[in-house]
Amino acid sequence: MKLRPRNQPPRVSRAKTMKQKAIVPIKPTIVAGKTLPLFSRLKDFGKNLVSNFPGTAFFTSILVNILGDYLSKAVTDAINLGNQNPICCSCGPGVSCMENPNCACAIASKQFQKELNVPPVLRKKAVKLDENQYWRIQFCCGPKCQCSDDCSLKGLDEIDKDHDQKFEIYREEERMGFCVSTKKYIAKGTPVMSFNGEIVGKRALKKGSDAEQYSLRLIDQDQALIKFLKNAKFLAKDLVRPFATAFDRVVFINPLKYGNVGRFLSHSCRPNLEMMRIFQGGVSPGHMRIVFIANRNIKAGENLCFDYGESYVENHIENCMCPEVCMKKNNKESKMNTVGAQRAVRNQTQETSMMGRLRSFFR
Ligand SMILES: C[S@@+](CC[C@H](N)C(=O)[O-])C[C@H]1O[C@@H](n2cnc3c(N)ncnc32)[C@H](O)[C@@H]1O
Repeated sequence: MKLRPRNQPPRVSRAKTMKQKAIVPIKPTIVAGKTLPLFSRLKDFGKNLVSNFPGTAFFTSILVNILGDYLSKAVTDAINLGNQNPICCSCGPGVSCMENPNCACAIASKQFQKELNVPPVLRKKAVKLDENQYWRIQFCCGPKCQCSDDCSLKGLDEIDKDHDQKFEIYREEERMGFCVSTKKYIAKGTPVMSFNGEIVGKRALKKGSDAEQYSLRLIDQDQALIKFLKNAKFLAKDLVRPFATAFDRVVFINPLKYGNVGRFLSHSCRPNLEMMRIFQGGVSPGHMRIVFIANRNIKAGENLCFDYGESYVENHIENCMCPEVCMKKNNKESKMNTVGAQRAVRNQTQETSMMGRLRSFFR
């Protein structure tokens, strides 16, 4: 994908004029992603006209998270400090970071593995999924790293590329809204896409607002991570306290105005994606990314979905329409479409019920 020259503003996905505010980039860089077409196939043809799309369909496409509103000073300080103290390797061509004992990224990743027991996320290797995938945090080489393109630690090198060739955004049912399907087969354990947006504080997500419904938790008082950073050998001593304070907060990613295809992922009671948080370019909140990983082999044409969490479903999805469970059941037995029944379905599908899901990833 061609990257936008730095002096050009990112493209807006559709012809909607919105009040633009200055984008504060989080280093290493901010680049615009490709604009994907939205296919609307509602029975009411008039609603398929772009001019009749809901406001939530329009956003500015970004490839990294940017700073948003209502962040505490602790979080913005940590992000600024992180920008001044990146962790990025200069291993050079032909070197695979994991085999280089002096590689800063490999040192960080190996410590995450040793101390938090999370295996490294490696290029073209399936991520080994765990019951609490959201809480498993790792470190990967980023686009700014000076290692070869096939460096083993470039485990996320595919997730921002060629979204127009990989995904389709479509709408077949108005209540469900736009969803994402994959155009290509995805093998189990593959990092599929990231969830990009503005990094915001809780107060940016007013109760009942669209922002509340679309934003995901990036930081959630991550005690294990804080403990790890306090002992991390690769982190300068004067950064430990500000980073630990920031990770003790709750911070969200709001994809409404600035985001990527991840914002259209739908909820499913039998999801095919899991969330994991991965650092790139440093270990401040600004370097942390939410990444979706395939929890099974996914065929071309399948809907991509994750479990929004019980409280989100109870508060915002009156009738779950996930094609994987509820729509199928619905065809057989209309009663299955109640919240109580959905909970029963979730309880039945033990293989997909995870401790991490008892909580909501949204607000
Ligand atoms: C984060 S948004 C997902 C993108 C949204 N579909 C759109 O068009 O912008 C979450 C909203 O999508 C809809 N949605 C997602 N999954 C659903 C499901 N399984 N059943 C019913 N509605 C769903 C609900 O309206 C929910 O509040």
